[in-house]
Amino acid sequence: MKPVKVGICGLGTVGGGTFNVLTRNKRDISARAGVEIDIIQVGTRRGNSACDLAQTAVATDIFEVVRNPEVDIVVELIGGTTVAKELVLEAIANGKQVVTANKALIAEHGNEIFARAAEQGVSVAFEAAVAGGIPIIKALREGLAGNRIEWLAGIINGTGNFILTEMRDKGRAFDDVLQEAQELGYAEADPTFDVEGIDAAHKLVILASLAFGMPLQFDKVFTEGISKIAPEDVAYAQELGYRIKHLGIAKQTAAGIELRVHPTMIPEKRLIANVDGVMNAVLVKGDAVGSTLYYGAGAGAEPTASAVVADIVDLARSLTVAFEHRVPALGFHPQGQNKSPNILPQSDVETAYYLRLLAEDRPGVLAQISTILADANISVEALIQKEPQQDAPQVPLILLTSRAIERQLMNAIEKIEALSVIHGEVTHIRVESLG
Ligand SMILES: NC(=O)c1ccc[n+]([C@@H]2O[C@H](COP(=O)([O-])OP(=O)(O)OC[C@H]3O[C@@H](n4cnc5c(N)ncnc54)[C@H](O)[C@@H]3O)[C@@H](O)[C@H]2O)c1
Ligand SMILES: N[C@@H](CCO)C(=O)O
Ligand code: NA
Repeated sequence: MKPVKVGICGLGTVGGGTFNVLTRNKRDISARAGVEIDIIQVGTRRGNSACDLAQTAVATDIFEVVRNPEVDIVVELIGGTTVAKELVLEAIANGKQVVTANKALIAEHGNEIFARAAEQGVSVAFEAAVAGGIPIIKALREGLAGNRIEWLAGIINGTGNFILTEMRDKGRAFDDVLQEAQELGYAEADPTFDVEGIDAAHKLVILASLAFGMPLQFDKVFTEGISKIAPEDVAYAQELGYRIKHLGIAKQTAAGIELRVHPTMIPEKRLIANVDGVMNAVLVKGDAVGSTLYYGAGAGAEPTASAVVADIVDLARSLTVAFEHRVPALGFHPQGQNKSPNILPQSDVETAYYLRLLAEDRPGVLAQISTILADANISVEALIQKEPQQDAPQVPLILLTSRAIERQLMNAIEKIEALSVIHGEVTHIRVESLG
């Protein structure tokens, strides 16, 4: 069989890692694919000090790679959703197979890209787009194909988890840790994508689509980042036996589908509560298999390259297979997808809550708060009352509530904030048992 020829577009963190892993492990990779895999061209405006390009043809215009008639597989590693979209669509139009690590592109334009690819009979693979090196796409699409997926919850942004871990363990400042994550190549080109949960939302819609068999629905995800997590909440969570993690959660309930990214308090005894640093983990609950957990590096050059190269091997193996017999991009064949799923607004979602408020230290205050919560059918499951702080007549009160519909909880918070004995805003963090 003649060699499969690969063209890489973009030679930054992931592009450089992919070039090096493919070059270093070429023998084993080709033996696994059953055909020799050669990088025949790299599209990049500049070199990468980690890569030896002496034997490789370099094009300064990445579009030369997608127009090269010799290239079988185009690997898009430039990022963004403008030029990357043009590049991928042109590659598809030219009959190339495509591999990408670009979750923004797949989450926002995947429906169109997969439709164009199907028309051309080519595959678009994206294992590296979610949870870096963890083979979570393959697990959902193939390994768990016998299940009805009930829910999944994941730490799916390495930069955010790295920041939260360093702040908690070493008391480091937010900006300082973010800068280190950027230097290590973990962060997105615009790091607000990491910090404000947009990157996690991109990944969550991809996972949800694979899990529940529906088109990608990026605009339906409720998204809250990590920038407002206060150090005292991290400490109180620990006192209550919990950890705060930034989770992406997708769940099918009788009421509809939940798609949400937000800081979440989870019991510290859960394995996922102990996933620290740049590591990612995804917990998937299937009706047949029960709970399964996938863990590994969520970002970085070679962990991400590991997933890119696995996709290249998959595509090389399937080049001789007719398109309709290949594993569908989103796990379900398009005709079997639920085209109009009921995605719940966040106000209809039910979870338990952690509340922190500053109350005057006098009798009857707790009774007033409990009455407001009880009127909304919400009970208090745990309570911590702190000693008054020096020179301050108020005391911090920390409550864990029963499960409640978010709209009702928010109404109750408004009433609590209006009490004359309560000072400032009530902090709320959603709590999940993940059991
Ligand atoms: N860094 C990670 O750990 C990681 C993990 C998973 C997925 N990703 C995704 O992989 C993709 C690449 O990320 P990265 O971290 O390697 O970014 P990067 O910024 O390190 O690399 C991108 C490279 O593409 C080049 N580039 C951009 N536009 C170009 C153009 N028009 N022509 C030629 N070159 C161009 C840039 O100069 C840069 O060298 C992104 O979609 C990102 O979301 C990154
Ligand atoms: N910026 C992303 C890269 C991996 O997708 C992260 O930190 O998780
Ligand atoms: Na992955």
